[in-house]
Amino acid sequence: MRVAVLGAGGRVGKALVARIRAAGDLELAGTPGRDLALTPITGDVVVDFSGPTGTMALLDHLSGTDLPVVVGTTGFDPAQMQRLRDEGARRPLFVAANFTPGFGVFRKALLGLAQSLPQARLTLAETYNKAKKRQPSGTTLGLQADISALDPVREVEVALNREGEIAGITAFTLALDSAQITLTLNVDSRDAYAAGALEAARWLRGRAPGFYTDINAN
Ligand SMILES: NC(=O)C1=CN([C@@H]2O[C@H](COP(=O)(O)OP(=O)(O)OC[C@H]3O[C@@H](n4cnc5c(N)ncnc54)[C@H](O)[C@@H]3O)[C@@H](O)[C@H]2O)C=CC1
Ligand SMILES: O=C(O)C1=N[C@H](C(=O)O)C[C@H](O)C1
Repeated sequence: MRVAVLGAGGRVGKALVARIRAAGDLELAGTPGRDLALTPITGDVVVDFSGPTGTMALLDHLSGTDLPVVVGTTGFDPAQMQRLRDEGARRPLFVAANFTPGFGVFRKALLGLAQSLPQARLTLAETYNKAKKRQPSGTTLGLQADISALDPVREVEVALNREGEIAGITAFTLALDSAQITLTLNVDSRDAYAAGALEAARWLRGRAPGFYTDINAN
């Protein structure tokens, strides 16, 4: 399968390119830059880890095609998120704020704990490297929204931390009067995000147009 990468020069982009080059079943189809008109996009699927402006420009550039796209970029505003959902009518589009393998299981366990302990005070604490400026992360915002969808009046305290070279730690704590439960996702390196995004790319190829967010749910 031939994979084009938008954002190939970035932190996750470099991990993606290395993984594609090392994989027996994948070939790098191209690494388009900011001026998409300069680099025709070819391949079977595009994987995007650029930024919201880059993602929107990519979709503009691909209009009139049905090329599958995997979006790892986070930080979209509500209008941009709606654009992504609408784009699912035209092409297979896979969007996830956290591609770490195992993230779906973490999320499910977290929501299960929150539901099982309605009296617990909830905290989501994220820790990332200092280069990650945007905060809260798309991961934290998504988990907050998931908890709100279960119980609109439930409050979730959010704690933000930036230090060292940390690829991503998300710690969910349920505080009771005399005890706490903490569930932690600790991502070792950005290679985890690249691995999950390429798994999604393999899964997306040949799918009908749609807005996909979870390999296991669709
Ligand atoms: N879904 C997931 O699992 C993950 C998502 N992310 C998200 O992916 C995005 C990229 O993250 P990093 O690699 O850490 O960032 P980065 O800043 O290291 O890399 C971004 C790359 O995209 C390029 N770029 C930026 N704007 C562009 C545009 N308009 N057109 C074309 N290229 C453009 C930059 O030149 C750079 O090469 C962020 O939104 C981040 O939150 C990051 C890690 C995991
Ligand atoms: O920029 C990052 O590094 C990450 N961004 C995503 C997010 O905003 O949640 C995913 C992961 O948390 C790492």
